[in-house]
Amino acid sequence: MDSRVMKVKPRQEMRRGGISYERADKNAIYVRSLGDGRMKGKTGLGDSGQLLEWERKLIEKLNLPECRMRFRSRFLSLHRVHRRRRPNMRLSKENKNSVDEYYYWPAQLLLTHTGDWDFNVFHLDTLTGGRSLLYLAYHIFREYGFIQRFQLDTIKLLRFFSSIEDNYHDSNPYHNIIHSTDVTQAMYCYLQENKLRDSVTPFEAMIAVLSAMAHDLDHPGVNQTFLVATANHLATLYQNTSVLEMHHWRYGVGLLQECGIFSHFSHTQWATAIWQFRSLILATDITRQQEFLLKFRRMIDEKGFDYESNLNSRHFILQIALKCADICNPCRGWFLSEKWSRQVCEEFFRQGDMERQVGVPVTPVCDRHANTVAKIQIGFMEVVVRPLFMEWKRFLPTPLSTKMLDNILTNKQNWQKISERDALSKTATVTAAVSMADSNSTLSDVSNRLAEGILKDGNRNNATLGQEEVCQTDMVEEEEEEEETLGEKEVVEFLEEEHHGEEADTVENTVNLAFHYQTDSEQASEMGSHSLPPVSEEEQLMLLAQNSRRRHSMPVVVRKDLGFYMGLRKDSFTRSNLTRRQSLPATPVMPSYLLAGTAGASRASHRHLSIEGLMTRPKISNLSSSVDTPMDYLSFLPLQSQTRLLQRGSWDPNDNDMTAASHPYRQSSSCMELRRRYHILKEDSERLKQAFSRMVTGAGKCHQELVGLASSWPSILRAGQKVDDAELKLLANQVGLSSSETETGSVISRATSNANSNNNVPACLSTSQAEGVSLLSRPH
Ligand SMILES: Nc1ncnc2c1ncn2[C@@H]1O[C@@H]2COP(=O)(O)O[C@H]2[C@H]1O
Ligand SMILES: [Zn+2]
Repeated sequence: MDSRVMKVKPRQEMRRGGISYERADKNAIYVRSLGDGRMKGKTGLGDSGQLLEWERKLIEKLNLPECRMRFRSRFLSLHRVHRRRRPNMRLSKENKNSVDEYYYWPAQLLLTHTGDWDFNVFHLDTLTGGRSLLYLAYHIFREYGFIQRFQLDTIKLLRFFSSIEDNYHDSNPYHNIIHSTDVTQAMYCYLQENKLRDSVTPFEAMIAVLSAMAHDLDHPGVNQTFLVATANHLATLYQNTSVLEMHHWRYGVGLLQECGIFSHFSHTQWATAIWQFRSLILATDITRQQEFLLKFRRMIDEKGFDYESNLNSRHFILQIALKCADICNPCRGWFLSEKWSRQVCEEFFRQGDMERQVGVPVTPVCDRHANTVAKIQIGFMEVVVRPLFMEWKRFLPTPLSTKMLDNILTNKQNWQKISERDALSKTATVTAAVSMADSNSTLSDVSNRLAEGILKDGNRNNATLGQEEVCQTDMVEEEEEEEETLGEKEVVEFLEEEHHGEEADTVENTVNLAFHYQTDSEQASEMGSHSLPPVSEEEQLMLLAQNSRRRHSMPVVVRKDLGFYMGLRKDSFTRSNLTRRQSLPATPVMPSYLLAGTAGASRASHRHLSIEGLMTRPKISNLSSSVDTPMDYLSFLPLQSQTRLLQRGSWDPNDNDMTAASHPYRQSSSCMELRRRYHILKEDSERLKQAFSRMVTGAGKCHQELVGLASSWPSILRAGQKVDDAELKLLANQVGLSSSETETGSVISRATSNANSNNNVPACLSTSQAEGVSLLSRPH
């Protein structure tokens, strides 16, 4: 058995709901192996906390490489019903091609501006038919040369990007794929700043980009407070602590494993990558804002902290960079910023509506009847965003930092104007109602109408206040509520901050920033693959044990005004210090059929799966759809053209709009270059084969395309209906397979073992995982 499983300290709690999570490593297995079903109560754990024999065997089996590929299901944040595929995925072939071809060049042109702060991510989304992240990420990876440097398999990489895209929820107004692209683009801009460019290693830069991409994976569109209040299985699994962020990073690691982009990494490289990935994503927990801000401030004050040669300091800077990227939308130009603001508030308000619907207290910032977008934005900028970006500018006094701060100021002024306008129009409505009533209605009508208006707009009167007044009002409201509960014993701790002088408002919470992995390289090499290493949070646990306080849905102490803009509820403050929310309903609340009725109950019970069930009925992965989709729509251009030619496609560059002299993108040099390549390749199949051969054996600039090209052969060949045996033989020979293995497509598919020993195969041509068939593999 994997002895790492036994090394990890048992957790204190035994069970939460239907999931046992006595050990973090076991969680990892559950997260990896569970689908959107919950475990049955019978998980196979003995009372002693030891694994039972049958479970031990199953876990061993799960760790076998051949089994691992079968377990692609994931533990989703919310019921799958809330996920929706992007409509563009269902475009007809013709549409898809036209989107590819017509918008490809504008998209490429836009991508050449990836380093600009005014980069319009919404345009990229439109031009790429909803695939902004894939395009942007691929562009960045090429730009940095990560593919060659880290010997990445392009097909695996594209599959990884694609599956990241698939696992953001389009139904979220804010936490969707465009947000991920936006954060990734911002991260890229920060990485381009001189100080970072000169100090951050390529490996760190790559992990930083991947973390930005994955930082909100499978975000359910509600915040942690909601998940805790509704006893969501994730809140239970992660013990109400950084629930979403824990889910995001583990989900991301699951995808990394499934797609195998780092499968050739040494164990140390893999462990380092995962450590950084985890730590960066966990840092995006907005409730830890104050903790990071204070530390950042201290480090800058110390002057000359050594981020250039000190890995930890550099890592901390990357954490801050990702945090900045995550909340940078108010620092964008007004056009973009306003859009983000409205979308994030819409998501908050939807959460508030759901809270009302399921009968839990409405989170203040999510109450659409008590807030306006303008009010939330003004507060968020002032209380959360500006302090962080001021420090960022102290650390990096560059034109970009100045621009971001200037934008905050302008945007805030705009929101203030909107706020005033809203207030004026509301007053006008009330006046109109009164005058209309004066002329037409009875006295009772007037009072009814006024009451309606006031009730409807309720606390929006705050919108007429200036920013300081708004904050003061919030503070006063909070204090009033605290007064009501002051007598309760449990509130005392929370209010201790009152006695801590200046620090009182900004007490650091007790969470240790240091995480580490227990890794055992010998074991890993024995297993011959990377499994998700068990997480060791011993330090954190010990620390928490010492203080006899746990960090629940939020840090022990949070600045009160920060709490509001982070979407925390006041009731959570008091309770979380002392108790877990064990008494709340254990059923996920979202799907209405789960809320009531026997039909719902019976459907829900079908979702419960035992480990044996998962072993015998592996679920189809979310990934499969994107893997099975023909690769051409990825706009991996050389591959696309090759595929079409192999399939005897009718693509003719002379018919294409792109070739018209008047076409605005015609003059683009990369366009010309690619068109030249098209012509060469299109002339005849013999030329194609020669070009193919040259590219495979040649060195340099073509390589990154070739990785994908060669490794996708099995699917190309299978899909190429008209490629005859002789051609197949020839093509296969040209990439180094012996002819005896190339009689038919199916024989080619089985040609793995001999291909392994072929030293002519360039190192960058690696294993294809297309439908589990290996054609070429990396020489060891
Ligand atoms: N413009 C904004 N207004 C209010 N809250 C925001 C805004 N932008 C980001 N946030 C919050 O800040 C959080 C940062 O982490 P998340 O992306 O998980 O979720 C984000 C939102 O909850
Ligand atoms: Zn985010």
